[in-house]
Amino acid sequence: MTLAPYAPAAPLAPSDLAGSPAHLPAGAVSPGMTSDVAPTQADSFPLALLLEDKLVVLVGGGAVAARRAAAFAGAGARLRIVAPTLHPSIAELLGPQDEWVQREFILGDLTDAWLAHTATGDPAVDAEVAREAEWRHIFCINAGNRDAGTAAVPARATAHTPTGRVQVAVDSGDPRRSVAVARHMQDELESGRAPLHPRRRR
Ligand SMILES: C[C@@]1(CC(=O)O)c2cc3[nH]c(cc4nc(cc5[nH]c(cc(n2)[C@H]1CCC(=O)O)[C@@](C)(CC(=O)O)[C@@H]5CCC(=O)O)C(CC(=O)O)=C4CCC(=O)O)c(CCC(=O)O)c3CC(=O)O
Ligand SMILES: NC(=O)C1=CN([C@@H]2O[C@H](COP(=O)(O)OP(=O)(O)OC[C@H]3O[C@@H](n4cnc5c(N)ncnc54)[C@H](O)[C@@H]3O)[C@@H](O)[C@H]2O)C=CC1
Repeated sequence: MTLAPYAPAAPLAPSDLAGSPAHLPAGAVSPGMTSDVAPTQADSFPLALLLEDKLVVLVGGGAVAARRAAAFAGAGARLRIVAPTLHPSIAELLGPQDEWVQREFILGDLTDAWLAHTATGDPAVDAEVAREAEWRHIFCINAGNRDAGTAAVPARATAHTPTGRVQVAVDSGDPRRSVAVARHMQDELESGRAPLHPRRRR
């Protein structure tokens, strides 16, 4: 775990977000971004991310970030946590590849990230994180406000089998409803009725 404050490789001033990311060739991205993150009223698209060794930056180190950090680490991601304070369970989770940047978020902290997650409890800070992510064309989960981000963490049901995990993800836009449906799917996976045996010949 790196405790020293992270010095962003490419610190950003707010005005920088008007242009294209400096680390990408000109023309590789659409110019600029809007000042507001567009609400995502349209249906979401479920996707299974293969996060092995990919850097996920989590802004905020509280209870919600702790749950997510464990899930991302479980999927093999590298973690950078940007937060003045850290939930004890996150501290336990961090390995040599991971970083804790012990201060408030500044623009540039998403450098090298494949995915951003913000859970600070401060809508203005969460919006800044979402804005940098949008500028970088990476997805941002906003735990405080789904519609001010570009991705959401589904509720999950998991079957552990001798030939690997089988996962069901539930997304509805209503976290408690998603949790209820995922619990139902978990019961179903554990009922013995689900066709969990492998089918693909390798
Ligand atoms: C948008 C999203 C953001 C994101 O992706 O980060 C989001 C947002 C919000 N959650 C809120 C509340 C709670 N969320 C949970 C639990 C879970 N929330 C999860 C996902 C998501 N939550 C994403 C949408 C997924 C979708 O829409 O389907 C789960 C499924 C997955 C996970 O966290 O890994 C996980 C299940 C873990 C499990 O399986 O057990 C609980 C229960 C608990 O914490 O125990 C409470 C009550 C807490 C309490 O009562 O205080 C509120 C406050 C408003 C409100 O109370 O309604 C917001 C803000 C808002 O709605 O905008
Ligand atoms: N997605 C979900 O399942 C749920 C989401 N929420 C939402 O998630 C958010 C966070 O909730 P908790 O973890 O319980 O909050 P918390 O208050 O426990 O943690 C907040 C964390 O953010 C850090 N922080 C505050 N300002 C910061 C800044 N400027 N830069 C970087 N870090 C900063 C704090 O040091 C702390 O580590 C809230 O918006 C809450 O409404 C709440 C319940 C469930």
